[in-house]
Amino acid sequence: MGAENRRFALVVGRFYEDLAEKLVEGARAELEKHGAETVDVYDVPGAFELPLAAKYAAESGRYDAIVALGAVIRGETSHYDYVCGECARGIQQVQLATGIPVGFGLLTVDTREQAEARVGGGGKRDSGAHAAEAVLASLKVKESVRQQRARTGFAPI
Ligand SMILES: Nc1c(NC[C@H](O)[C@H](O)[C@H](O)CO)[nH]c(=O)[nH]c1=O
Ligand SMILES: CC(=O)[C@@H](O)COP(=O)(O)O
Repeated sequence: MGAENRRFALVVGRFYEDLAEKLVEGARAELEKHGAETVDVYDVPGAFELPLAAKYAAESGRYDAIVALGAVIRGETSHYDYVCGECARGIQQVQLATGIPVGFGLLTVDTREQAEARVGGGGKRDSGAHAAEAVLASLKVKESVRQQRARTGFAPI
């Protein structure tokens, strides 16, 4: 699905600024490749704040989809588990509650090297781009269901 005439918000946890920026680059490139009209960026301190930022953007009525981006690197304590878990849970809650797709572009890794390998640039993965791809796919499903309902009055099971 193209993203023509579509508006997107990137909500970005800036705890690791260099990693965050690479994730933003990957997500933005993917959305613009598909013709996105708007890609707005909203920064928060870390992953724990991403769900609330996504909620603000989703409820604004301005965006067709949102991509949440950030990186959590495990430390010595259980803090990692809470940050990652609450971020994932919160993001899922926002998209299910609002019907606005929210891509999960959060790196949850044990080492910086693992993170570096997942931010594009020829590494293992471009998690920012993948999260953007995911919301485009969700928007395609949403549009298909809408069209089916318009044609038949019923959405496919
Ligand atoms: N350790 C990491 C954090 N921790 C900060 C929290 O996300 C949050 O901003 C703080 O607890 C204040 O509410 N955040 C990351 O994004 N990545 C980390 O590795
Ligand atoms: C993932 C984190 O919150 C982490 O940076 C915290 O480090 P630590 O568990 O060593 O306090």
